[in-house]
Amino acid sequence: MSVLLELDHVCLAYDTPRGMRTVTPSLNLQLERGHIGCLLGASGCGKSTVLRAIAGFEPVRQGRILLEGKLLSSPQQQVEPELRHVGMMFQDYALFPHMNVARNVGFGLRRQDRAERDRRVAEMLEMVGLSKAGDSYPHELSGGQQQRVALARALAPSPELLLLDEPFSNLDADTREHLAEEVRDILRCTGHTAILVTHNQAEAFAIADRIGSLSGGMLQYWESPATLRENMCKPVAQASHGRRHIAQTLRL
Ligand SMILES: Nc1ncnc2c1ncn2[C@@H]1O[C@H](COP(=O)(O)OP(=O)(O)OP(=O)(O)O)[C@@H](O)[C@H]1O
Repeated sequence: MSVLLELDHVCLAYDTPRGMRTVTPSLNLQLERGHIGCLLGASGCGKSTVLRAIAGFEPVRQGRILLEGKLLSSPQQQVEPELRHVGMMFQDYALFPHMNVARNVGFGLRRQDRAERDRRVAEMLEMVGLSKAGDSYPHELSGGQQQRVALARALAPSPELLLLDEPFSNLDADTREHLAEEVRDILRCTGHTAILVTHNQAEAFAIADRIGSLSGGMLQYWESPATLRENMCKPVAQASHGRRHIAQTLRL
């Protein structure tokens, strides 16, 4: 499989009144095409900042972000967010309240002709099981349905990469579990590459091809669920040196 996304020694930081606050001094990450990667980590460790940098909303102080080998971000160059072919889905759905579902889903297709846009919107609504909801408004839908609309909207322009920032955390436990599985199946079926940020370890194991934990501005590991499970079952002392951290951080 080929690498779709690469973060190469990426430094992300915020300017604050008290000086620069570094979030990641030198982050490395590679995600293969068609894979779903999950970023875990304590609140405030920088997961959303990393997603925002990939989407083009935060500058890179050092290092590079590449998509399909093409430079998206470096200190010298910053491709505009709308030109990155990167879609985003957030925990608060971020739907436009004054637009009906069909217009929300078609929002990223404004430059396409009407017939093509309508066809794509219908296809996306069918994919998320909301074929009949095109004329409804977001406030008429449940949280899970609104998040399905948000997924349809994010995927409508066929992004190369989808970024999901805690998209299920506002939902009740049952809806959350079902929708997480549904989103995984849709992404597998469409072959999309995605990064999911979550606090929920079970969700990460259910969805991901690669799971990583961000701590101290570094990715502590970036492994398949199978490898992580294997390490969790071993006594910490028996885990290979480089993988001891996995066993220690994931042991419940
Ligand atoms: N605009 C900003 N200016 C200054 N500091 C910021 C800004 N945005 C975020 N931070 C700080 O950067 C750090 C990383 O924030 P970020 O939101 O990326 O963390 P996170 O891991 O996504 O947290 P959570 O899981 O709670 O959403 C935090 O310490 C936060 O306070």
